[in-house]
Amino acid sequence: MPKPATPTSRNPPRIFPGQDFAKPRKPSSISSVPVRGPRLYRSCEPRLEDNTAAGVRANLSLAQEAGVARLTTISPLIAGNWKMNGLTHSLDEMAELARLLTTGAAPRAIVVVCPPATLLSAVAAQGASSGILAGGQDCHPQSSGAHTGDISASMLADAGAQFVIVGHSERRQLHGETDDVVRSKAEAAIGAGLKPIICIGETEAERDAGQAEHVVSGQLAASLPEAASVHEVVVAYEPIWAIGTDRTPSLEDIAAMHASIRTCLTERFGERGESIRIIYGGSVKPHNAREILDVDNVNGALVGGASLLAKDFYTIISAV
Ligand SMILES: O=C(CO)COP(=O)(O)O
Repeated sequence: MPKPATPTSRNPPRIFPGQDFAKPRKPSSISSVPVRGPRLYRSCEPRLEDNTAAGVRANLSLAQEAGVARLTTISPLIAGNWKMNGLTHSLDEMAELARLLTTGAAPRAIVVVCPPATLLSAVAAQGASSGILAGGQDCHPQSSGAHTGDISASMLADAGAQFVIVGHSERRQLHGETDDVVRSKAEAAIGAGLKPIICIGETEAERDAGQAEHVVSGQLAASLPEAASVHEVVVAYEPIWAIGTDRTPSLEDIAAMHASIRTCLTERFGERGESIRIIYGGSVKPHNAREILDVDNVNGALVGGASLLAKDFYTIISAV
């Protein structure tokens, strides 16, 4: 990565307004979903880590002196992408996840499960009592019509979805989806009242060639609809070579990429760009979730394989 790595959240100073955290947590929320421990921060500025009331006051006044007009909070989002996995009996895992989430410590993250379309209604219904939200894995740009085998955003919404993944690398690579197609899908999702999770990420060859940030910022610019300036969208950075491989970028590389994406978002959308979630995907597992979720500008995770087992997914959710 040509750009120097930004500090990870283990180092940087932060503002924590009076919360009693066991470990530093990522800042929290653009949505109304309640999470514990909202924190105030300005994404591109150093943060001050001081839980005491005096520390918070001092930090707030520092922030005001620095001319911070509005302090942004982002609630983390952990989404499970089941891909083409899941039969009726997989709902047992949903039930177990719901049990863990309702009997264990309250999750700090918004939790989304994106099952195959065949299970969407059931997942949405099961999730209703435990706060798990449902999402689709893809949608067609059109709302209806002669598109055999496709599914529209309004159908997903009708089945209970609140989110939909668009532009996953498996769709881009195996179904030839271009940035233009992905943007149309994101627009269709927003039109149907869904929140699109827009995926971007480089190949290993692009990273080796030092092109990762260039490729990703190009995908971001072309895949994100203008409507992102007023509607809620999520950006998922998923390096293709990290998907399903048990390999992840270094924390420094994740921090650098997420900082670069944040810069692109604020350059395009101004202040609004500071509150758009940027989540990381690619071999997020119980053993590495905490360190990844602690990286600056990582506002959650898009989890594939490890979301299929309730206990693994719950461990990842609990790492926020
Ligand atoms: O593609 C992914 C999520 O969309 C990541 O998959 P894995 O977590 O299995 O690497």
